[in-house]
Amino acid sequence: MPPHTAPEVVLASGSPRRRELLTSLGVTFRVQAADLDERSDQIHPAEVARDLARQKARAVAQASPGAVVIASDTVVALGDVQLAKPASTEENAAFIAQLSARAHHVYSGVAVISPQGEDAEVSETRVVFRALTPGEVQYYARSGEGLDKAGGYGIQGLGAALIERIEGEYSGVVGFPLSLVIKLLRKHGVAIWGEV
Ligand SMILES: Cc1cn([C@H]2C[C@H](O)[C@@H](COP(=O)(O)OP(=O)(O)OP(=O)(O)O)O2)c(=O)[nH]c1=O
Repeated sequence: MPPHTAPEVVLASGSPRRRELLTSLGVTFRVQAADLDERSDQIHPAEVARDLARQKARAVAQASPGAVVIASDTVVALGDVQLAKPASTEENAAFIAQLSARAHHVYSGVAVISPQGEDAEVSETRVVFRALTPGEVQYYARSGEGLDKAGGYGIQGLGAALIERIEGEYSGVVGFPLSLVIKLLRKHGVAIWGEV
């Protein structure tokens, strides 16, 4: 058998969390963030996450023929409302106040494109916030941690203190669901921890 030649892997994301998580899988890759206006014709948050992940992967794959391109998108849904990244500390406080004492869902889409074709799947995690005091809401919003994050919080930081419980994959809330990332990268011939 000829030796396995590792395909070039491109992470189509500017997110430092996604970079760290992909590095933890032992994958060598380069980063090329997709430059696109995040808009989807889809309605359901799971389909929005899948569609935007696919759009990001396609945008970068065009410029990287032969590579394995991976992209992701995270949508936070509270009932029918999708909470994007807050535009200000005030909006972040409003998001956190809305999430308090309730359950919401985090959908993270993962898309992989390679010469083999295209795949896109979505992970869903249910997150329940504890009942927060007005002081806690303000303290968290002023920390600034939630400003670059969908839903206005980061489970991997101070945001862990806002949460009572989660059902589903933790890494999906962080924005890079590892079970899907591993499955799809292996399907496209990328070794994870040295194994294809
Ligand atoms: C809910 C939650 C979101 N997030 C982050 C994950 C994503 O980076 C971000 C959602 O925005 P995305 O649009 O999914 O990603 P991004 O703009 O940060 O990066 P890129 O499009 O270049 O890949 O929110 C956390 O880090 N922790 C959390 O607990």
